[in-house]
Amino acid sequence: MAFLELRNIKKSYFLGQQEFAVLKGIDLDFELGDFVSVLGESGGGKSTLMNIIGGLDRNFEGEVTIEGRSLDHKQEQKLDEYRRGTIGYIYQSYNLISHLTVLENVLISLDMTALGHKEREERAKDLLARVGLADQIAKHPNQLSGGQKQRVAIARALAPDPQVIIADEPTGALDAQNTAEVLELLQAIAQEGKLVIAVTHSQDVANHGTRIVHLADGKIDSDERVHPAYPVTGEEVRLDSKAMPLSASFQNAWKHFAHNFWRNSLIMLGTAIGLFAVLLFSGLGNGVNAYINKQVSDLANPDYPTIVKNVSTKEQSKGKEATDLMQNTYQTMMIDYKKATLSEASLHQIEKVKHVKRVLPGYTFMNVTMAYQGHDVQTPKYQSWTPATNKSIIKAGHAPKQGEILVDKKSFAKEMDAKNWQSIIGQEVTMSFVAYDANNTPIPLTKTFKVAGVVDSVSPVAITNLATMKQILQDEGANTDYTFASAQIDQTENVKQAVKDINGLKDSTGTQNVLAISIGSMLDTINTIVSLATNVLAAISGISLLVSALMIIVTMYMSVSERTKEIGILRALGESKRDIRRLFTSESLIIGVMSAILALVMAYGLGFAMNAALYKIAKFNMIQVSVNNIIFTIIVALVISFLAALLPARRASRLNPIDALAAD
Ligand SMILES: Nc1ncnc2c1ncn2[C@@H]1O[C@H](COP(=O)(O)OP(=O)(O)OP(=O)(O)O)[C@@H](O)[C@H]1O
Repeated sequence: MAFLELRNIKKSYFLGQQEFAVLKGIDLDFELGDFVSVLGESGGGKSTLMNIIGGLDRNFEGEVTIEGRSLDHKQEQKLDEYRRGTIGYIYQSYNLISHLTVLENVLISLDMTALGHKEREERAKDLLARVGLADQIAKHPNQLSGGQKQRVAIARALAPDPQVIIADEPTGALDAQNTAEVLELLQAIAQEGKLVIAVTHSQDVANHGTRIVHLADGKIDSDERVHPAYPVTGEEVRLDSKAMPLSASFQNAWKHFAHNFWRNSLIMLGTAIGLFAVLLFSGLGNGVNAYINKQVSDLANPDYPTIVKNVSTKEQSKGKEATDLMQNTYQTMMIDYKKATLSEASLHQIEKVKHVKRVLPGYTFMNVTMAYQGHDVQTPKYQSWTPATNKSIIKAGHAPKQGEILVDKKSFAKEMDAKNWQSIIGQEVTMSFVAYDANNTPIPLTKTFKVAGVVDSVSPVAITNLATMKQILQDEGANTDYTFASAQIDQTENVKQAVKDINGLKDSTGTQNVLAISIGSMLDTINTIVSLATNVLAAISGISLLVSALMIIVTMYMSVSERTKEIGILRALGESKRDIRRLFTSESLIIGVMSAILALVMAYGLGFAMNAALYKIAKFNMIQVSVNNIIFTIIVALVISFLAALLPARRASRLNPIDALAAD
């Protein structure tokens, strides 16, 4: 049993229906330690035979046996293993990878060995030293002479320690001096106990070998031994080969990405602009939402729904929201005060509703005149301080104690002293408003309070504490029934249900008794609208992502065309279809991740500038990019770049290695 056996190998090419038989039944045995030259006329089928021996061609008849095991050409994976473990290729046109350095060109075939990182580098350097290129390892192939290139190719072929070296016209493009050097190297390889099979046109070259096989008319017409085969000890420890790890695919993709950085940077910029727009709009949506929430929550605590009397009839109330009916209550308050107040019974009823911890009643009076040092200012609302009022509306001073008042910043304090508006604190202001007695007869009231502080709220308001207000009403014989109440709810998540239950309370006639609204429910509506608007904007900017995806697809297709030969080389080295696919998807993913990083930098940069500008106006960071936005952006970038690479990567992986190698 020979080391490598060819049995009845037949191969035809077809042009339409027409068959061109190239190999018509080849039977050959090869042994290790031989340097076999294959001679024959041009077009005689030498390269075709080498592709079959090398496991690149699967489409032939006959059998190839290696160490007694038949090579199943139907099993692609087995062929990949065979190429990376057993075969090393040397070509007439060198077939080096142009964007890689000399060292990297050798390292690439070591990616599929069991060696560690350091050992691989050492082995590559040793081999390059052996072929006389120790001082050229950092150069790129285009910086080498033909002879040097071929020596790199020899080092690369030897790197994974294959048993068979196939050299297809290795000296065809070399001068006499380089030819002699390359032949010496091939001889040395055979002497080490490997099998060298070299295709050549030159008898001189053939004479350097140990055996000459001549091919004519698709058959072997002579097989001559010119030198005894070199002895094979069989004691050498061979390098184990393994499938290409994912990390190696990533590293190789990274090298190509870095090599084409400027072209890639344009694609990244395009993709990043789309991602950036999505990020910015999402951040703006967050900011606007947070701004509105803050503004609204500043008015009232969302855990305290506001409750007023329902003055509408049973029919009017039917199917209406509390917010729609509230207006009616406020209007009634001015013409029939008594009708619009909350009775003790109603307050008890509310107190019993599930999740209500306590009920905090209060007063509201409309159309108040405030006088200070001879100035009169109309304030639309005068109300009592309740725990539901958010303390953050107090911009200076403190919450009102007995006999104290909070005045409005814009409509009052600044009117009195624009620059030094805090100076009003501690001063006395006089309030005039109208209360009502038990018969709804108006009682005009004028009271003087000490200013405890200044509030800044959306609508102008003056606030005293509840006890002060009640005392005034009592002293003047006015109706002391409350006009509104705030219900404290045990937990924020129960607010909605409690509001619903309070609105479900009925009076003795079966009419809805009170109207409850929570700031939370108003916020829900506003937030939904803002989210909708920002999502629409983000989706529109997402269209540019589609364009980015198309750009990546086009670039990847171009890249596949440009790298066809490289794909052939990598396949010949033993890379599988999956490895080739990974090479392209990895590069696209790198572009995606880089784009996302660039988009984040842009969003943060511009967001920062916009926030700085808007802060002057709104006193708020309007662009708030959240961690979720960032994660979403990175995921979108990865998905887009991955999907965009799928088709080009598939095309690359499906290229026939022989056709790919023949590409210009
Ligand atoms: N893909 C192909 N489709 C059709 N015919 C092909 C194909 N590849 C090779 N051939 C034909 O097969 C024959 C053998 O080609 P091959 O390259 O094996 O010859 P060769 O002996 O290596 O020639 P040379 O010494 O000139 O390199 C040639 O006639 C060639 O035209």
